[in-house]
Amino acid sequence: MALFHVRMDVDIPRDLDPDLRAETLAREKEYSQELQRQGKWPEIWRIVGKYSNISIFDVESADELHEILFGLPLFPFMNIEVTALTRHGSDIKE
Ligand SMILES: O=C(O)C[C@H]1C=CC(=O)O1
Repeated sequence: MALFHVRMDVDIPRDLDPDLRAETLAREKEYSQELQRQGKWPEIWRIVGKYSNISIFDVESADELHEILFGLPLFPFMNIEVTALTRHGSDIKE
């Protein structure tokens, strides 16, 4: 198991065809929600005032995360920042 904190900043060009925009957003939502149902994307939070999110991914490896992120329908329109996480030594959870 590997946990990652991921920030996604979305920047869709203003002149993108509206139908393509709507279709890409619908595919993105379905893709994201399927990964949430699988438990691989357990947290997704909107950053207030930005077209950005902070997410937690719970995956097998960095390779798996890379494949997931690369497969995002909005990937061509995103800047993505990944931080690998490990349990803090002072955490009282088992
Ligand atoms: O809206 C976003 O933050 C981008 C993206 C991530 C999941 C999703 O459904 O859309």
